[in-house]
Amino acid sequence: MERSISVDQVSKSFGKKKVLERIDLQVQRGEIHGLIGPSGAGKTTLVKLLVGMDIADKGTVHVLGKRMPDLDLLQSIGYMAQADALYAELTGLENLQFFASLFKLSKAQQKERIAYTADLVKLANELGKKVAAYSGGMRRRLSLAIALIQDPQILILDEPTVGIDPELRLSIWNELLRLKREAGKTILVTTHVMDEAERCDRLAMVRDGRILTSGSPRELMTDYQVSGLEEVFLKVGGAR
Ligand SMILES: Nc1ncnc2c1ncn2[C@@H]1O[C@H](COP(=O)(O)OP(=O)(O)OP(=O)(O)O)[C@@H](O)[C@H]1O
Repeated sequence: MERSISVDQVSKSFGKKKVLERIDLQVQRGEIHGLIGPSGAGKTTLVKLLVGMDIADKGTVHVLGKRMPDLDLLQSIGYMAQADALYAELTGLENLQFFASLFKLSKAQQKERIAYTADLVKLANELGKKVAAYSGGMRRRLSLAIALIQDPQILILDEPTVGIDPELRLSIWNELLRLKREAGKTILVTTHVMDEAERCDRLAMVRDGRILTSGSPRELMTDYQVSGLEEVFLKVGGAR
């Protein structure tokens, strides 16, 4: 199977603190891969290396066969950060227009992608409002729309559903599954939530900068002889 993301023996420290230690991670094209782990485990640090926002001290990160960081890959990677990077004084529509203009899209494609992504996150009727007046959940939804704006091959989503109500969370997950199934997108998602982890094709459980275990949810539950992912996590030492 074709690899979309390959992380090989990656380590990263901030000052004296080792945040990632000899991480190996492979994500195949067209799968949803979850990174699950407690706060401070190193998930966001790893995600930043994947999108080229930071550089590993040791080891290599390849995305679509290219060594990161690589500016040419920005078109191919949709990134939703944990902290929303939005222009609060602009409207939702103006934010989408601005981000759409950064990519190689014709005016007609920009319009079509803005309409599609706004509809997807159920913000079509709120686009005229300034982002300053958006709720936390609305900002997350707008950030997700922006991550999708250029129709990237790979989506990297750092806790995309935090602050989003259960109904919309479900509809976003259904759409992620559809994007995988129908458009063959590769999706890497970080989460704290076990029921989201269950929807992933493969999972890596992270703690203290190391991958404790990885596999499909079914493989993990079989290997550890338990009936839920939470128990796998507890068994491998994920509990604090
Ligand atoms: N720029 C930085 N400078 C110093 N320390 C940092 C920096 N970025 C992250 N860290 C530290 O690295 C560790 C891992 O942080 P990271 O944000 O990757 O964890 P996380 O698993 O994403 O947690 P959360 O789920 O809360 O987002 C933490 O101890 C954090 O304080």
